[in-house]
Amino acid sequence: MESNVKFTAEEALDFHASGRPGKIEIVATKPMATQRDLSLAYSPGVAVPVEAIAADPGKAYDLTAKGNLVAVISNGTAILGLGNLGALASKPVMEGKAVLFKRFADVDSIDLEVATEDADAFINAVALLEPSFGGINLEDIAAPDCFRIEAALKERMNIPVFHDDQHGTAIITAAGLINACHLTNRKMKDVKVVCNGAGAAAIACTELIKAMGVANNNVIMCDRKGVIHKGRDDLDQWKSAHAVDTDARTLGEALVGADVFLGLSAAGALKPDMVVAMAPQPIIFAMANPDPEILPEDAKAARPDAIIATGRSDYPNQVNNVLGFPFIFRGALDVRATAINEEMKIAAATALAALAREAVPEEVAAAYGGKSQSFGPDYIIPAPFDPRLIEIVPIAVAEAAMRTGVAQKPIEDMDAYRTALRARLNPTASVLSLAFEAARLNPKRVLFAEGDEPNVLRAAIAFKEGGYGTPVLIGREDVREKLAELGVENPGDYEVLNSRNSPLVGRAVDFVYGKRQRCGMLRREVERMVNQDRNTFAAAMLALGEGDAMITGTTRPFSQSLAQVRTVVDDEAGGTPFGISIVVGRQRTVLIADTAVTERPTAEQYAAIAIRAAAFARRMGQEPRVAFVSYTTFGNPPGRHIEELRDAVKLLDTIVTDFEYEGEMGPDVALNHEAQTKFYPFSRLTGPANILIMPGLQSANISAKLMRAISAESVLGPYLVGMALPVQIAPMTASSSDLVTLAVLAAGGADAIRRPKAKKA
Ligand SMILES: NC(=O)C1=CN([C@@H]2O[C@H](COP(=O)(O)OP(=O)(O)OC[C@H]3O[C@@H](n4cnc5c(N)ncnc54)[C@H](OP(=O)(O)O)[C@@H]3O)[C@@H](O)[C@H]2O)C=CC1
Ligand SMILES: CC(=O)C(=O)O
Ligand SMILES: [Mg+2]
Repeated sequence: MESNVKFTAEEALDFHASGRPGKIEIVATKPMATQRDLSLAYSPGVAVPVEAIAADPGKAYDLTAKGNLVAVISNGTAILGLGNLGALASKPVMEGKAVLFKRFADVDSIDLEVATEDADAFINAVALLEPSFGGINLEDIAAPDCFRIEAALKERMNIPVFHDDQHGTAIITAAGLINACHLTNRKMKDVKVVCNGAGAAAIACTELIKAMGVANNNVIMCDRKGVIHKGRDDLDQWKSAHAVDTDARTLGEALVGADVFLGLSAAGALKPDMVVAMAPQPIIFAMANPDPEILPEDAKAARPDAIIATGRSDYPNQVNNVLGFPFIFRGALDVRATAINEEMKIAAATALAALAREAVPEEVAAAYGGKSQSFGPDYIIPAPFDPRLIEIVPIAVAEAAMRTGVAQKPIEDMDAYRTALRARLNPTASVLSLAFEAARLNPKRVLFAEGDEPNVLRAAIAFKEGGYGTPVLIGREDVREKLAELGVENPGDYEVLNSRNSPLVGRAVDFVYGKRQRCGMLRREVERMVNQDRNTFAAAMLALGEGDAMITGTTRPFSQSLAQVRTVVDDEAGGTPFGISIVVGRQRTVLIADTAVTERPTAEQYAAIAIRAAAFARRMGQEPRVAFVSYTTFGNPPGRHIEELRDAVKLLDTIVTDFEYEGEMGPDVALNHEAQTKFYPFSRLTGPANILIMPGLQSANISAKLMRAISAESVLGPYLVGMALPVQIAPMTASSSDLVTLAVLAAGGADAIRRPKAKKA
């Protein structure tokens, strides 16, 4: 067990400095294009909502962003486990929390760093901000001030105030503990817990687990001075509430025979010999950030039977408040809760624990490619990318708010609420995130055919450093020099295959000649191709099992790369390969096909593309709805080249398929369900299409490239479907991060496309 994500300090700085500095920006939700827009958005139109809110303050939720806006507020006195580094230095963490709110629960959030260590000044500053926000997330404020600050703000403010390090952490810890006890047949009331740390997170975790059944006398808390026992006279009211009668004075003494270690203190505080002295199957939550109290590999070496969790995303079992705060606020905001109370916290913890015990959904399991992601010692808590969290946790929180009378706007139709929650996030974003996780858990060897190109080398470095697999670089003698120029300290760690002198060349030639000798190729021609053409050599290496997947494309046109690869790698049985471009919007994904291969498909080819694109959509977390797209919608205006599309629809009618399809129609109708029902009530689509099968390569390719040129970061691919081995051909304009994504998808491609079952007509 070892962390599989590696990065240098320079990379972390570059990440934050590149492009627009920092991690957030503000985007307008209304057009600001015309004078009329300005008149409505600002003076004079804005006076109308001003007066409406003055007359009825509740209208602020309907007329401004308040209801979906949370402030992440800190004074920087306890930044992660790094200590008091001041308000300004806390800004990267607070921006980080703000983007996590958005990414995981579509909550808009802004960071506010308040430069004071005076609790009263801080309380005043925050309390006065009530009109601006729907909720306040306090972050990284040290104990004991954090307790007084939170209590005072809850008293003064009529919106939810939540100190994340206390309650967010406590909720996730409680969920993890419920499941770790379940796995080791322990009862909450019997477990002996030692909590190292007596600050914000530690006190709140201890209080919550006690409220959930852990006995008072079974918890020993330690601070920097050792065990918090009844004989100490240096304790404040928060620590003394947890003081116990015990002879133990040090963490090591307290841990003898203990069932559970909760670490909310500092890096390295837990030593292997202390772990050895714990009870059988010890539960170790080393949650200090960024470095835990003990590294999982060290804890595991000391006690192979331990269940281990950390606060980090690069080890199994991430017990981190990121699993809580986005979803908890989502539920609280949606019922316009006046507070986040104990019942809402317990509901969130119980929902999280129950979710981890459920079967992992297909797209999550597929993304984890073969590695077991079912409930067990290495999976006691869901991963933050789990697409079910956005439905399950907010509903649990909203229901608890309604039960306990703090919901000002109770939800009337829970089913509709569930659907609305699901629609807040684009499931493809989760699938792509999970594909990266899967690559880390199941790293593959990916052949980078253009290993001489700086852009490709940058991608290979990121692929390797990200822990996604082993890049195998096809290139000449100077590849390692080029790696060194790009800052790689040990270029010798990279595998390089040179088609001029690799010992594998002979096998490659035999293999390709064996395939092509009856297709008019002479052996010397094959030798020349293998030696000189990187795609032929790389594809032969793939076919011979020297790599699990291959990526190429940046040095020549797509069709040329594809032709070279196809001299070595077969098409998948029974089909022609095709390209899918993936347009990832905030809330939905649209797939466009065939953007890469066949200029004018036949009706049979269109139908086959639709069937396989539908299977691909499912893999991307989308329920497929195919539209055969044209400039004509159901015959109007009449024109040429629509017969094949119509025949494809008829052909699909004769095959039993498990997805919706319709056509021909214009993209304006295909993507707009209202237009479909209003003007074409006979259309069989039950929602906007998410797969557009274009009438030929020209329109497909032009559409995808046009969108890519306008908004590069939202268009992926083309992803090549239908080769017998996982090969991906990037567009020549691909950035190194596009290449990493395609390499990750290629690596996961072996088990990618599942054909839907065809049934008899
Ligand atoms: N995984 C997660 O989701 C979260 C993890 N954390 C982590 O928990 C830690 C504490 O954060 P927070 O509660 O906000 O900070 P606080 O400043 O409020 O509390 C820190 C506490 O840790 C104690 N402590 C520090 N070093 C040691 C040590 N070597 N041995 C024993 N106790 C020690 C301090 O003791 P004393 O009272 O004597 O000063 C204090 O009680 C941080 O590492 C943070 O990253 C926090 C929130 C969420
Ligand atoms: C995760 C977090 O909030 C912390 O470590 O402070
Ligand atoms: Mg924190």
